[in-house]
Amino acid sequence: MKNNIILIGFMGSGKTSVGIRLSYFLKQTMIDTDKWIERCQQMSVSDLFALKGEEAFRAMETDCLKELIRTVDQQIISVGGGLPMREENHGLLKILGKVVYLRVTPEVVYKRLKSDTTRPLLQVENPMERIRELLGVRAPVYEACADVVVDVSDKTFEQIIKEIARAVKPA
Ligand SMILES: Nc1ncnc2c1ncn2[C@@H]1O[C@H](COP(=O)(O)OP(=O)(O)O)[C@@H](O)[C@H]1O
Ligand SMILES: O=C(O)C1=C[C@@H](OP(=O)(O)O)[C@@H](O)[C@H](O)C1
Ligand SMILES: [Mg+2]
Repeated sequence: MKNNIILIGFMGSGKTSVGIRLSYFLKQTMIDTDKWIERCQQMSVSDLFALKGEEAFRAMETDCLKELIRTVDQQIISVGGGLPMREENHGLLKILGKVVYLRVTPEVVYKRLKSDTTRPLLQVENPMERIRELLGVRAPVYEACADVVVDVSDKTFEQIIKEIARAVKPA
């Protein structure tokens, strides 16, 4: 097993923004799988969904994990919210490092993302319904993949980062 910290969780749980702050706090480099894919493909996640389709994007996520296993250690890695839903990725996440699940309520997701246009899966008539539906299916999978669970709904970035740093510190 490698020694990275991997942040998983639903859209809007804060994986990307917590990852950036955690990387400053722990003085470790940070990689976001969405950003990595966007750079490789020279296209936004929204355009990838629209032009190549979700399945193609999911395959890119798995390729990205394999590449990170080959090339990365001692880093913070934030992943897209749907990445843990592919069973093939579970073993890859385990190899990559310690998996931290940022657990969030549907109400907080809605509040944070209601004006956001960059999450293709939430561009629907009733985003709250979609959030509840997706989170219902995904939450047990996130729990099963996680080494550490952090409730983030009513916490500041500082509280979350300190909690993660404490939880992943070697004994
Ligand atoms: N703990 C928090 N407190 C306040 N705002 C937050 C918190 N976590 C995330 N956010 C905000 O929610 C939005 C989504 O965060 P982001 O890091 O993109 O989530 P994810 O990568 O999990 O989809 C951003 O505007 C971010 O600033
Ligand atoms: O939950 C999902 O299926 C997705 C989450 C997004 O990342 P964030 O979780 O960082 O928003 C991005 O990968 C894509 O829009 C699909
Ligand atoms: Mg993100």
